[in-house]
Amino acid sequence: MSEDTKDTSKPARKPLGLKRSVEPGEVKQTFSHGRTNKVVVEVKRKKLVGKPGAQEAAKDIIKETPVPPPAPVEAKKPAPAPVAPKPDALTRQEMQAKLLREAEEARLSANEAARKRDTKAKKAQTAEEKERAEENRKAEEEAAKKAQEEIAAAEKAAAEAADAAADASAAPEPEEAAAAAKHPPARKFTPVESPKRAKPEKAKSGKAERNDRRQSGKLTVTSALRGEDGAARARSLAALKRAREKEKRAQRSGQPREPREKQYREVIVPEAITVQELSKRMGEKGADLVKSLFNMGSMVTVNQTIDQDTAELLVEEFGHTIQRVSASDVEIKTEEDVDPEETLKPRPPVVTIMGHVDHGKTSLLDALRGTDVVKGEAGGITQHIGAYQVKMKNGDTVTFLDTPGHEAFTEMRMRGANVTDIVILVVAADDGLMPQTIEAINHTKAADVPMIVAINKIDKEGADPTTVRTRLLEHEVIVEEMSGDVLDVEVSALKKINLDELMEKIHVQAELLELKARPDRAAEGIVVEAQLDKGRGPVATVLVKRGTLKRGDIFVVGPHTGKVRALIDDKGKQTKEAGPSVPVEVLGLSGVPSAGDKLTVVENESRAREVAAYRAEQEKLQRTTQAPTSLENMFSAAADQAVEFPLLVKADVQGSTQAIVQALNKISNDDIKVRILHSGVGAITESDVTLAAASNAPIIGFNVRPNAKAREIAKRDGVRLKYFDIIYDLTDEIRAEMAGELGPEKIENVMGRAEVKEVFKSGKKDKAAGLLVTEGSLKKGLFARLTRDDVIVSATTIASLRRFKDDVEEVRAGMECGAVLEDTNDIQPGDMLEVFEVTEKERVL
Ligand SMILES: Nc1nc2c(ncn2[C@@H]2O[C@H](COP(=O)(O)OP(=O)(O)OP(=O)(O)O)[C@@H](O)[C@H]2O)c(=O)[nH]1
Repeated sequence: MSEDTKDTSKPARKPLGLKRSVEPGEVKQTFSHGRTNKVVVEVKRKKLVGKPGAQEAAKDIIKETPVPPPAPVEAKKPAPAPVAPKPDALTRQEMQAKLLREAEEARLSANEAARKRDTKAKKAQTAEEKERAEENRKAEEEAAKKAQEEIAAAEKAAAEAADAAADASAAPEPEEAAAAAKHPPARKFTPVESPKRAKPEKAKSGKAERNDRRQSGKLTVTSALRGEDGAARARSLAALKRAREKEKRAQRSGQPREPREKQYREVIVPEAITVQELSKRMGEKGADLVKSLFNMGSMVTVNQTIDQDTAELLVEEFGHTIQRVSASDVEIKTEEDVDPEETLKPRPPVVTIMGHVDHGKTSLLDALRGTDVVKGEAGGITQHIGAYQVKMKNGDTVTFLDTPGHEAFTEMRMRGANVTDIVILVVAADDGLMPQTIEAINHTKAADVPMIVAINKIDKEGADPTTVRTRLLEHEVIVEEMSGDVLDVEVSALKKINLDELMEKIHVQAELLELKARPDRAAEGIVVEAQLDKGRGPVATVLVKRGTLKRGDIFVVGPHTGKVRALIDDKGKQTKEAGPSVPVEVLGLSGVPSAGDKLTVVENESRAREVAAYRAEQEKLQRTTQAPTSLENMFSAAADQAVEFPLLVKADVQGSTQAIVQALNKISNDDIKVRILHSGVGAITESDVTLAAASNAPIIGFNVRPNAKAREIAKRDGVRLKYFDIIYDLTDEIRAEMAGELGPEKIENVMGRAEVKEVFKSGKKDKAAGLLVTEGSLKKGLFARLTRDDVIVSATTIASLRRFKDDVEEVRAGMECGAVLEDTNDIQPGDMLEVFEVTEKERVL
């Protein structure tokens, strides 16, 4: 209460609050709707009736406001007090008394609330302290126990050491040893370890000690839990941090660390490389390379591919040396990588079924697959993956390729994908040898693959296997029965007759071939089929040729890369790996490869990318059929790229078609190439004309004419039809036409040479070259080539020639002149200028 009285008297003259809303000597009046009014109060000691009280009340209100909740509610009440300041003295007194009372009440309740809060906080603190003390005690007990254990262990160790020592005097006292052994782990980390170890005893001495330890932060608990090492480690970490901070600060304050010595490398650069890959190999930033390229005048991004020459400029600019690698260095050389004989293991044969339409290829394959002993076990529905494995009764496995025809077979073979070991030639016994049968025979012979003749449909009436055998002789296929070495078997795919015998023959043939491959190496395979699956992305059926393809393997396939995400066998089951002759569906490709593409597992992704990029580049080159740039014809746009001369050839017989195609290909040179869109036997049809029209190509008819419809379309679309009956006439005319297509030949005659002595400004933007003519003469308007260190900087023309401020037409050798070059300002002293005129000559192919 005494405090309260002090309070009331004290603040009477003290200005309170942050913002002074009421000046001393003023009373704030508050009306309804938030209106206020300030009234200046005259301060007279004598008539000190209501004003000081009012002031005091106002000050009390301000004073109480910061006190949380209850106070403001209470304190607000007095506010209306001065609302009706009546001149009546009695009312004022009452008012003052009321104000004082209310203000006091508000203060009291605020004090009470504060007191309550205090006691609560104190209680919480004591509880916490108790808890912590308890924790510390436990930790200390544990530490003490641990220390005792350690002492015991140390004593034991010391005793043992003492025993082992031959010289008793040299040996330390057991007690000393114990003491020493007690410390080692701690010494390893901190020298202040021992006094702390003594703490368990001291700890019992008093609460003060415990408090000390508690005040040292988490040290007590952590050290009790982790031993002394924890504390030591914490300290060393902090030290480390400080050191780092210091280092950073030093760096920031402009004391750079010793600049790391730049490493100069020998950078291996293939014919095409992305800027990013090059930057990696150079150990430089990609952005720096881009910047440098920009300065050289070429705008490329890091993902773009640059050629070897550009790469060389970059490599040298950064001070490295280049090691150019040719295409063959980048490509994977599977041929050279021969597996040693002792590593080879027998592998199943890969069989392809070929034959004429409807002779029963599909039926036979299905029937053979029906003999698969594993089929039932797997229980899965056979997937169409383009290749299947059939397990024979004798335990042998045979891989069947479901090739779509002999063209595909040959195409794959031409691409070096000779996957087939044995061909089964299906001939229907009732139909005999048909055109496609003969084609299949020729393709098989060309591939030098052994053949087994399956004379099918022997169940059919009119089946005549003997005629088939005899007819085969015409095509130099001599079957066993005709005393030859070609295996043959009469079968019925429909009735499942002699299928076992066929399988047996496959087995015999395979044994003869002694098919082997090394399974324990990085896999190599051939794409048999590939497509873009909606849900699974690019999927390829790969027939493993050697090695074992595993999940997670990184590979390159044609121009694509990949990482084996999943392998699915022909039964639709996920498998972890696939060995030689096993067909599997491979998931995880970056794109869809073509049938016949080789899949090769490589050591890492960058190698895969490199090979894939190289192959993609090669493909692009093939597509664009770029001719080698000829310097002589550099002004001829036609010389930059070989002109294609598309043609369509139709002839009466196959032999003529081939002869014509060969003759036309011979006319091709670096400048112009014949491109045969299509060649075939028979009349010129509508589809021929449509194809020719699409490519704006003429059609050559050799002893053939178009049908009526074709003629009509040709007339409508303006397709040229050319008829011949002598090949020489044909080639002569085509040659002349191709020459016309190329336009006249352009020949350069060098007229003079000059050296750039100095460079000066000409006009606002242009530069002029101060030249000394060294050879021949320079003429205005002539073509000119500016070279710097024998590298062409620009190909231009002479825009103007001057001698002593006079425009001249010609400047001869030995004289100096100024020349402005058309469209170029890249001129430097020391550059050489070569001027020439271009004459045109009719071209002869
Ligand atoms: N009687 C009889 N019919 C057969 C036999 N094998 C196949 N066929 C029938 O011959 C027809 C053609 O058989 P496919 O297996 O489709 O012949 P394919 O050679 O695969 O035909 P393409 O795929 O069109 O080239 C079908 O109607 C079969 O049922 C057989 O051994 N005996």
